[in-house]
Amino acid sequence: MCDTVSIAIDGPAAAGKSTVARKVAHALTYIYVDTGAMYRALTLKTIKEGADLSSEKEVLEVLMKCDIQFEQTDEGQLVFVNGEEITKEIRTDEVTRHVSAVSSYPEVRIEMVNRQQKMIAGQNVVMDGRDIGTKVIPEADLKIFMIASVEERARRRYEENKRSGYESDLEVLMEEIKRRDDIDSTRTASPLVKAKDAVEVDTTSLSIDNVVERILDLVNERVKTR
Ligand SMILES: Nc1ncnc2c1ncn2[C@@H]1O[C@H](COP(=O)(O)OP(=O)(O)OP(=O)(O)O)[C@@H](O)[C@H]1O
Ligand SMILES: Nc1ccn([C@@H]2O[C@H](COP(=O)(O)O)[C@@H](O)[C@H]2O)c(=O)n1
Repeated sequence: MCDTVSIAIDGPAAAGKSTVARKVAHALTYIYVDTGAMYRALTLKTIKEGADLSSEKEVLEVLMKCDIQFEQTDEGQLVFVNGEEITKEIRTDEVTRHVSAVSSYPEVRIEMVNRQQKMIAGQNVVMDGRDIGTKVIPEADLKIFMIASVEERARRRYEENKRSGYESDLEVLMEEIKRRDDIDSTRTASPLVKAKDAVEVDTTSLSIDNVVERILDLVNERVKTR
């Protein structure tokens, strides 16, 4: 019998997965793993090395040379590739534009899923992404499929950018979110889908704290903490 607890949070772009996952992990003193950051790190590294983003072989070669690590700090999670800190760089528009194509490559996904499973072995974890409940932890104790209307998700990103001192266009953000969701949910290799046993949480009209509370209630109701 497995004696650790795992909570899988999947859903479309900007639904609030990472914000909520981090808080839930903190409340439960579990580790938190942001798998999107791993695909972003690979995309950044591929761009920096001048490798061909449209070649699965070249992207995979880059991945095999990348050691991706996380470090939890009071200010949030830091992301490193081969010892270099790239936390902010992986959030640029250029990386966001290319990440869904990079993460659609089947061989890349096999390697990433393998690394993610090793990373969480023997640990209580909250993990977020697109295929956590379906591929990475199909046996997860609790699976959440987090959604929100595309208008609300774009509005949240717009506000987030504004807080960071960066003006953006709401319509452009909405189109970018739709494009990424479309690629992520129509790719052949582990597309974004709701796992059969996942609980859908629509966050459109919920505050961050409301969503965290809802998930902690679900943990209390459904997960036998060991
Ligand atoms: N329930 C909520 N109410 C209001 N704002 C929220 C809510 N949840 C998240 N946010 C805000 O929405 C933005 C997007 O959230 P977050 O980055 O957690 O989404 P995500 O699903 O992890 O996105 P991605 O998959 O693109 O990384 C952030 O600015 C966050 O603070
Ligand atoms: N498990 C995952 C996680 C992410 N992706 C891909 O990465 C992109 C960026 O993810 P964010 O959560 O940081 O927005 C995402 O759009 C997917 O293309 C994935 O495939 N599987």
